[in-house]
Amino acid sequence: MPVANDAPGVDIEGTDADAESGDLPINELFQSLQGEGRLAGVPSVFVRTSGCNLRCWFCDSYHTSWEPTHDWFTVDDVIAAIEEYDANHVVLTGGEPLIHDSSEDLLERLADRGYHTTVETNGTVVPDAPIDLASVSPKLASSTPTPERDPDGDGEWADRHEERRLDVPTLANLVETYDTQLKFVVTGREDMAEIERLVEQLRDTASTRVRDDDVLLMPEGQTRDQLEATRKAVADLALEYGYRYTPRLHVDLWNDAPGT
Ligand SMILES: C[S@@+](CC[C@H](N)C(=O)[O-])C[C@H]1O[C@@H](n2cnc3c(N)ncnc32)[C@H](O)[C@@H]1O
Ligand SMILES: Nc1nc2[nH]cc(C(=O)O)c2c(=O)[nH]1
Ligand code: SF4
Ligand SMILES: [Mg+2]
Repeated sequence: MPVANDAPGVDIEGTDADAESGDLPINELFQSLQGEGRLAGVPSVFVRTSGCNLRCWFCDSYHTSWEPTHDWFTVDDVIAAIEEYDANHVVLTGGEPLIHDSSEDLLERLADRGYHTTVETNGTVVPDAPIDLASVSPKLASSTPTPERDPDGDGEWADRHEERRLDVPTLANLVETYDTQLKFVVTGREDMAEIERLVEQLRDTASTRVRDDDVLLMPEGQTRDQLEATRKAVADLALEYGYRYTPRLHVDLWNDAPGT
């Protein structure tokens, strides 16, 4: 279900404009196959909130981060829209879904109804809510929107993005609280040193184990053509480092069209 654009009141900074109303800014809600990660191929309903606290230059959901658009839904409306589909799996994504307090309410109510929930998150926020799979995608230095890579300006977001993108105690808290996969967007071999360092820091900090199988390398690419150019090198890196590779099935199948 594509939802209305240019609705008023978007909170691009990701503070709690929605906290009082309890509503959620929804960019799109649709059924597809989970395209990424451990559950790739599983039919799922996707709930995409709008607004993000980061600005990755490569963001494949531009209209939830750089130029957010959405319609306001009550949590009841979101549940009703999900129930229209015959699915057991719900993926809450964005934007950054965990900047919205009402995402916690939604996750509680989905758990009460027996849904399996995956949350796609950048790993900067720890919620107080049940989640079956925390699909955490920590943002590497290569994601920073430098002036040369800014899709929307001259690097105005670079410092804020850089300050916020990684916080090891927050990541460790997520890993300890939830069944977690760490899904890194890989732009090239240059990213591997930072991934190795971060995994090591997490192993030193978190009280639960981080297995190599929980670390997934995902090729950067918003289109089929871009992925064609990156995926082989990233698959080779996964083999070399002993981590897992994840495809982006929805890009291969549908070129990441809206609603897929
Ligand atoms: C749009 S984000 C929304 C959730 C959350 N903000 C995050 O970044 O994890 C959903 C997933 O797409 C990934 N992603 C975004 N742009 C991408 C790109 N150009 N290539 C590969 N993965 C990308 C993110 O890293 C994340 O795993
Ligand atoms: N099919 C499909 N799978 C996905 N897995 C994570 C997605 C996301 O944007 O978070 C996504 C998406 O947008 N589409
Ligand atoms: S954190 Fe996620 S939604 Fe936000 S800009 Fe990066 S990829 Fe896009
Ligand atoms: Mg996506």
